[in-house]
Amino acid sequence: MSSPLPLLQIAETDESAESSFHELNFNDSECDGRSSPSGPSLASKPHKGNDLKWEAIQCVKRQDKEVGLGHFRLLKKLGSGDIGSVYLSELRGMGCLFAMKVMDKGMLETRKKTVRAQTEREILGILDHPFLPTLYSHFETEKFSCLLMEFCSGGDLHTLRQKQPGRHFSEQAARFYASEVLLALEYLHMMGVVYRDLKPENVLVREDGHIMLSDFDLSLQCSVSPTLVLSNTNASCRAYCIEPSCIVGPSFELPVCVEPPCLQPTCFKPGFLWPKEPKPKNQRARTPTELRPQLVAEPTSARSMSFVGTHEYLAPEIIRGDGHGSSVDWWTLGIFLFELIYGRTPFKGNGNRETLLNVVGQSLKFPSEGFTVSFAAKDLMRGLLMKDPQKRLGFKRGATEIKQHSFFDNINWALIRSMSPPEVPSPLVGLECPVQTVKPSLPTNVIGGSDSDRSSGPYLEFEFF
Ligand SMILES: Nc1ncnc2c1ncn2[C@@H]1O[C@H](COP(=O)(O)OP(=O)(O)OP(=O)(O)O)[C@@H](O)[C@H]1O
Repeated sequence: MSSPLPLLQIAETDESAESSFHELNFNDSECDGRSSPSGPSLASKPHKGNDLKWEAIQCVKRQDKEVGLGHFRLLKKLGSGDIGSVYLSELRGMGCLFAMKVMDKGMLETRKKTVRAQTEREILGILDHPFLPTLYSHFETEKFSCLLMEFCSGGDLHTLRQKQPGRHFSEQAARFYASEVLLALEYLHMMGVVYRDLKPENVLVREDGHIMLSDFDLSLQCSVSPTLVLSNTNASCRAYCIEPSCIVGPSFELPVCVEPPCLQPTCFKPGFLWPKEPKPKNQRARTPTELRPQLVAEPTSARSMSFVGTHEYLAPEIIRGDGHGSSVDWWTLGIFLFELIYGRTPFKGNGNRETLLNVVGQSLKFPSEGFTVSFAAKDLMRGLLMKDPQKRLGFKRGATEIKQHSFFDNINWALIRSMSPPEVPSPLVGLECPVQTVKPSLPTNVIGGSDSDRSSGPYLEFEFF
């Protein structure tokens, strides 16, 4: 890279800065969450009522009006993605840990990623689910846009899989992770979000061993308007669906490194919108006893023409450019389950072009040796990996249909948070501080989050991207 790398300066042990704003303390009457338990921000995330980290951030907001970079110590770089880097951060004076995604606004602008960053922020802002990240705060400095999220200490499922015997999970462990991912996807669909980027790398493990889906910059947001329809295909299992009212796509960019010219042109024939699922004709004529309604509040017919995702996980309809909807998430769930159980994805070829051609044209095969996998697991993968999205499990009735598959027979969906996870990460002991370059410099007054302000104290300075 020829352009100079932007530098972010962070305080190492910045006592002066720390003393220049209030010590955060729940005993402080202003910061006593119990005295104002239902502020407007709490109301938007009702499940955060007992979350001390949420309360600590509300406390900062009440005291200092807004949250800024100066309220945190950045302890460690957790990783970098396409649009930013994520740091383990500590809320000063409170000891609460967060994951802070820091994006260089100039870079976002130059690389035309501003819309992606905005999509991610908007989606994170509406989430309130145990298997999805909580956005504690968003703030901007002169140079950076920062998202403050929950920190997952257990790493990601890709890394965890590599540590398993044979580099694959047992079927039981795979069932646990697939169940939690399924619930997260169901919630996202109900919120009008098609995730589109499921892969083990994006499934993080919380400190209690349960999962958290991360990375929403490739997701599609669409509006879900409650329209009751009755699925007619399975007489014993009819469903009411709430369908989205319109089709929305964030952009038509190609976020993965797929060059359409390097593929056979026929794979990219012009897309078209699928016809809407016909509504049942004689709905009124049915007697109430015939109906076993299940609420499926998912955007089952939202369509986007964007070409997004990771090659081995791309659904055939995305590769063909046919337009795609929430069923792409059921395809990726099938690939995800396959990878957890067999330690590899089913359509991987020699290079991206071959992988994409395999996804579209090669039939699904299960490894014949070295694995003992149940019929139910294979049957579920077959159902999810139907190349025709309309025949795919979940197309008609969303997650409900998948949850009823025999692979999940032993799952108590309502009590899934009480299930014992296959692995619980060991508690964090003494965080080493592997921030790259230690370089004492002029002090920075980081309060308010200005990148250029200065105060006193030793600093760590490190390359940002
Ligand atoms: N909440 C979190 N807790 C712990 N680690 C996280 C958290 N969020 C992200 N990470 C780590 O930071 C890395 C970068 O995450 P980020 O979401 O920015 O990018 P990404 O997943 O690589 O995807 P993309 O390139 O699409 O942005 C991840 O690979 C993950 O290891």
